Amino acid sequence: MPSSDSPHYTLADLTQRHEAIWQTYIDHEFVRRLADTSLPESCFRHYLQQDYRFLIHFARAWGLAVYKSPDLFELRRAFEALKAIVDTELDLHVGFCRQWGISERELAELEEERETLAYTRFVLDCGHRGDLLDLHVALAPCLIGYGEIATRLLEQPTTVLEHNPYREWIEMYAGEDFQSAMRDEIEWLDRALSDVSTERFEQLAAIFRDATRLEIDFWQMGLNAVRSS
Ligand SMILES: Cc1ncc(C[n+]2csc(CCO)c2C)c(N)n1
Repeated sequence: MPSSDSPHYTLADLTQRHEAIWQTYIDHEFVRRLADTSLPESCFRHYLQQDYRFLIHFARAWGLAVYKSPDLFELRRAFEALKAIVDTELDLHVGFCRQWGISERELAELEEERETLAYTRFVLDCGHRGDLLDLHVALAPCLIGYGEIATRLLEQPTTVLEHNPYREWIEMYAGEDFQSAMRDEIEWLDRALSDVSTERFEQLAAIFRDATRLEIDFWQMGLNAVRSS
């Protein structure tokens, strides 16, 4: 635990500050059922559809990070993240959805669920009201959580990989491209958090907690869709 004189916070302090909520997100029933293959496919399909909308707003959030960047180093970093989503990740997602029988037209026309709306607009609001660090902290549960979830799923013996329809999804987030992006982000956050005051840390921890709660709601939205698609 950081001392009050020179706290020198890190990302680990953020996850530990709201440990129970973090664990609920990382070990959500949706995740456990992806791993043991008992997740109904309709739930995953609904999740993928809403995740398309999520990724579009996520790209907008990196666009906002471009705008909020105070120097060329940060500007380049945010711009590269925006480019990666727009040029690569959204295409990959559309291709992945196609494999699951969801057409691009369907994706373009689908109605946004309240959980998607709440989460994505919350992130954008944090960025609008605050500075680049507020925005990165709002994005952190998404970036850091999925990396942690996927590596845990691959490590734990209860995960079924053979004939698991969700295997490609697990392996994508456990893969080197994604994991190295996650490590970069942890490094960025550790550096930025190292000199914040205790009061500022508490503000950031509240953002992190709320974004994590909205990730939990996003999983739950997928689970609730058991009969809807
Ligand atoms: C609800 C939801 N939360 C997190 C992710 C994971 N994710 C989406 S974009 C991105 C970073 C890549 O630049 C990551 C980790 C997701 N797909 N859906």
